[in-house]
This record gives sequence, structure tokens and C-alpha cells, in this order.
Amino acid sequence: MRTSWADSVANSASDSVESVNSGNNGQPRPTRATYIPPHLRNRAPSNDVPASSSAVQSTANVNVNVNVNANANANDRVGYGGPAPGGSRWGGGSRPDFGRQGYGSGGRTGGGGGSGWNNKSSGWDRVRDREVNPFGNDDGDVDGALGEQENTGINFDAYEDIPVETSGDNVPMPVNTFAEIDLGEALNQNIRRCKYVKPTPVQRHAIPIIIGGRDLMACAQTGSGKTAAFCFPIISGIMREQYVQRPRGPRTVYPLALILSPTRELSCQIHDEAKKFSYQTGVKVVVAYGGAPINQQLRELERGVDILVATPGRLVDLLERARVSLQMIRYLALDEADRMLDMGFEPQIRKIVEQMDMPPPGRRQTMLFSATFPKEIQRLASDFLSGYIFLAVGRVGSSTDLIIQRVEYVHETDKRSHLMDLLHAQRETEINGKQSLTLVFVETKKGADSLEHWLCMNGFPATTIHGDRTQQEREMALRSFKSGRTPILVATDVAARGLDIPHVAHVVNFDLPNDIDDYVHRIGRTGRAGKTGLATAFFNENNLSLARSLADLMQEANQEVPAWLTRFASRVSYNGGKNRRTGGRFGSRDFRREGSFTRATDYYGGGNSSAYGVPAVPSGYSAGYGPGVASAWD
Ligand SMILES: Nc1ncnc2c1ncn2[C@@H]1O[C@H](COP(=O)(O)OP(=O)(O)OP(=O)(O)O)[C@@H](O)[C@H]1O
Repeated sequence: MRTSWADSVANSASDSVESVNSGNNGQPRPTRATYIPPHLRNRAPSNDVPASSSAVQSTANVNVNVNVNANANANDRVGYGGPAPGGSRWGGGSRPDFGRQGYGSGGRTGGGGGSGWNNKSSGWDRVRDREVNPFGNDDGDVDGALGEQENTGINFDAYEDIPVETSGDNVPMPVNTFAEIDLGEALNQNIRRCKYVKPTPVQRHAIPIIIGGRDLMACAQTGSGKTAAFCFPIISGIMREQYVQRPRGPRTVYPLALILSPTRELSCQIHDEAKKFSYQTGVKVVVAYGGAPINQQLRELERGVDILVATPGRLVDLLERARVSLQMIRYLALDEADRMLDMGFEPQIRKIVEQMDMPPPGRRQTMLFSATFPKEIQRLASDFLSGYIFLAVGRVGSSTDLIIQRVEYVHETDKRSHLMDLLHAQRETEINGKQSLTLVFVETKKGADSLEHWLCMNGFPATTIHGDRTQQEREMALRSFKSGRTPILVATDVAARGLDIPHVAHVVNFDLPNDIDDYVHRIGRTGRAGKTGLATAFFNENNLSLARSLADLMQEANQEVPAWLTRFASRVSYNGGKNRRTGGRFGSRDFRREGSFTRATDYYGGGNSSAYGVPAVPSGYSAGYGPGVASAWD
């Protein structure tokens, strides 16, 4: 097994792979207990009303709804836990876990009256006590979230005037505070523990839409809180489910929600987030992904699962072994949905969604999220949806203004010395006494290894993440980077999407991708959740096909576009649909509003040579996700 200097440092750390994967913060897993399905654990009072009829208002017959500054009345200090307008589904402040059965209690703990949340002898309380606290020691400070300890660094002003567009029928009204949505008190407590003071724009719009029972295709900028936007309503919905009878098989499990994501690391991250959000709600979240021992994941599944977070390959394996059945799926979420439906993954996704036992659209709720949504992918995605709402926060595929984008003309042979200059400058900057983190994207796995080696030889502790490394190595590398032990991570596109790593101050595109959407996701590893970040790209003749879309993107994000890039851009035509950006801030969003378009020419691109007189790379689509690159993905 190949071990770099950086990894040997990481190796020496006491935390185990197990603890990272399990989201248990290094604490031992709870002992095995009898699984009690959530319909027995989460009984709400009998006067419960369905979500769509109470907490969520609808705008009748709205087809297109453009909403700028939708949160004009937002209140920074949210009154958590207060009754939602129209009364709480949980019975005016009664606990959502009312009448739960404990995992290990072997009997009901009382449906009301005497058996309260604080009754330490109840089965559920014993389970609650055993549940590993994903918030560490912070648990006692639930209400501190409203004081000085709110999620610091969140610059919500950055989002205030972001344009929001929805299309579809009867779009539920957005909310301005979490308190306006009746998510259930246990989940509200976790939102406080996360120190989320108010919803981000995508959350303001998406949560009421999902709670209202609608399918959703949502496009919002990187780092803007999409994970919580789909996790909150799923967890809340499962908490509300009453008497959902699930079949009992000796070895087969029947999750109620499935969250699919393209990479193992992203699945682990979503799992960790979902575990935090579902702490003490009785909703059980399990992750399954490739490269890790399947037996361990099977054991975890056997302990019970309400929400399954998975990569497609490992899920297909579990389905073929009949260890997981999708017949009870109520909620299906595809994170990075455009990636999940591109050529690399589409067959697997179709198999999972259309050819196994999952209920069809209309009988399950489907939600697709990404920061980029090419029209062709929207068209494919519509197969999975029923009467859906399209939501765009910011322009589809745009980068956030929070990221300062720089592009430098650098010959291939000069790239390393240029990088060295940047890293020297970066060394000067620190965040909270720690060196800030730099993420360097390269095109190939070999290139990643070689650059990492060179950096280490030159006194810059670095590590790598790419598809040729074992899962254990990948996880160690990520941990080492996150902890700051190796403040430089050299990565292929496997790290481009979704990863939420605090303190990434600088993203360097050492090799630019062929596809502008990949660029958007890569630079989105910095400038997250209202914080600012820096992205530097090395551009040369090898990147001509990207010149125009890059110049357009930068201009749109109010970035300084170098004159030489504008000149390149004016000489190079778009090499096919994927890198083409049309329309103004509201152009080309929901593909349903654009009438017919031709798949072959509009998306895959006809011309393979550029006006510049050099062969353009093949269409952005196939070049970006060809088989070679796809191998870096799970
Ligand atoms: N309401 C909120 N208040 C404060 N912080 C939030 C809120 N919602 C999410 N965050 C934080 O914002 C960060 C980014 O969220 P998340 O990873 O969900 O972004 P994303 O939109 O999925 O990004 P990407 O497109 O890169 O996948 C996370 O650290 C998350 O904890």
C-alpha cells in the first residue's frame, strides 16, 4: 500500500476509519438492539394533520414565480420552538416522541399520560441515552445558538438579494424562519444545536415545497445549504409517519427514504449531517458505499434503517443480494443530481429507480438537487418526477460572488513554480491560528500522485485523493487535510462535488476541467455558507474550449476578466452545448419553459473544432465524464 509522508502523519492519528465512517465521533457504537420501526417510535398525537394541509400555504395557480429578496421580513433571531402558525402538528408543544417504543425496551413505554420524555425508565429514554451524541459536548447549549454562538462566519447578507425563481403549479410559499415550518421539536432542537439561526434561501423555498408533498428539482449555488434543504423535510416526514407497516423479512430491510450521491466521501458526509439532524428523533440513518467492507454495512442495516444514504454501485449490490428492498421508499433524493444522471451513472440510477421495486413517481416524493443543471439532464431527470416544481436560487450553474476568481496564463512547464509561489503566499495566511487549507485540482490520478510527491519534497505537506487510492487511504487523506495536518490536498474530480470542508481558503485549478460545470463545483469547495474564498485557475492553450464559458461565468459573478482571456474567448466558439451559457440571469432555467430542444445538437454539441483553428476537445459532456474520468468516481 502506497503511503505518502502526509498519510503517515495522518496514520499516526488515533482516530480510526471506523469512527469517521460511522459518524460516531470515535465513540463506540451502541450495542445491538432490537429494531423498532419508526411508526411505533414516532407516534404523534392522534389529532395530527397531514403536512400539506396545515403548515404550508400555497400560491394558487402560480406558474412562474420570480422572487427577489424573498426574505425581506426575515428575523435574524428566530424564536425556536414556538408554535407554528396554525398550531403544531405535534399537539401544541407536546413532544414528538410521544408514545415511542424504545429500541431495546421490548415493550411500549406508554402512549401518553404518564410516560413522558423525561421518564428515565422508559425504553425510548434508555435508547436516547445510548445514542451517541454527534454534537459532542455542545449538547447542553441548545439555546446558546441564539446568542453569540450562532454559526459564525455566515454572511447572510450575501444571500439577501439573490434572485429566486420557481416554476410549476401551486408553488408553496417560502418561509423566512425555521419556526414557521412545523418540523417537529426534536428536529428543531438539532437545528439549534447546529447553530443554524435562519434558513438559507434554498432552504426557505425548498423545505415548504417538500413538506407540501411536492416533487422538486432544485438548483442552488455551491455551499448554500442544499443538504439540510432535503434532509430536514425527509426527517420531519418520517417522524410524522404513523403506522407505516413495513414488511418483515429475515434479512431484507425496507428504508423509507433513499439519498443517493455520486461519491463515497459525499455519502459519508451526508450521513454525518443527517445523523446530526436526526439525533434523538428516532429516525435511523445508515450509509452504504463502495470500497468499504460490505459485512459491516449489512450489520448496520440489520439494526434498522429509515434513511439510507448510498452510492449507486453499492446500493445495486445490496439490492441484488436482496438485502435492501425499495418498496417502502417514500422519499428519494438525488444529491448532485446532474452528475447522477450523466452518462457515467444514468444506467445504474435507472436500474435503482425504475427497474427494482421502488414505487413510481407520484407514489413517492422525488427531489433532485445540484448547483448545476444542464437542460439535457433536466429533461432526463423529468422521467423521475411527477408534477414537479423547479426552483433556481441564483442563476442555474452560476458560481457564487463570495468566491474571488482569478485566472492566470501559465504554460504547462511553469505550473509547478507558479503553484509554489501561490503556496508561499498562502503560508502567510492563517485561520484561527491554523494554516488555511488549499485544494489543488489536477486532471489525472498519476498527475495527482506526482504533484503530491513534488510538493512534499519541497517542504509543503500534501496528500492526495483520487480513484486509484484505496478507500482507507482516501479517508485518511481527507481527515489529514481537514485537520490541517496536511494543509494541501491534491485531488482529481472525485473531490469536486459536495465536500464541505471548513477553512478551505484557496482552490487552485492546476489543470482546468473541460467542462464549465465541473469548474463551478470545484471552486465551490471554498466560499461556502456565506464565507469568502479564493479560486485560482492556470489557463493555457490546452484550455481553449473553456475560454468563453469561463469568461462569461467570471463576468456574471462580477469577477475581473483578464483582457487576454476575453481575446481568447472572442476567438473561440463554444464547442458544444455543455459549455454554452445562454440567456441573462434568468435565461434558460426550467427546461419546460423553453419549448422543444434537440438533444443531440443542443447538448452534446455538433462541432468538434473550434474557430480558433485548433481541435477543440470533444463535447464538454463526453470529455468531462469519459470512461477514464468516470473511474475516479464510485
Ligand atoms: N441555515 C443555515 N445556517 C447556517 N449554516 C448553514 C445553514 N444551512 C447549511 N449551513 C452550512 O452551510 C455549509 C454548506 O452546506 P451544504 O454542504 O449543504 O451546501 P451545498 O449547497 O450542498 O453545497 P454543494 O453544492 O457544494 O454540495 C455547511 O457547513 C452547513 O453546515
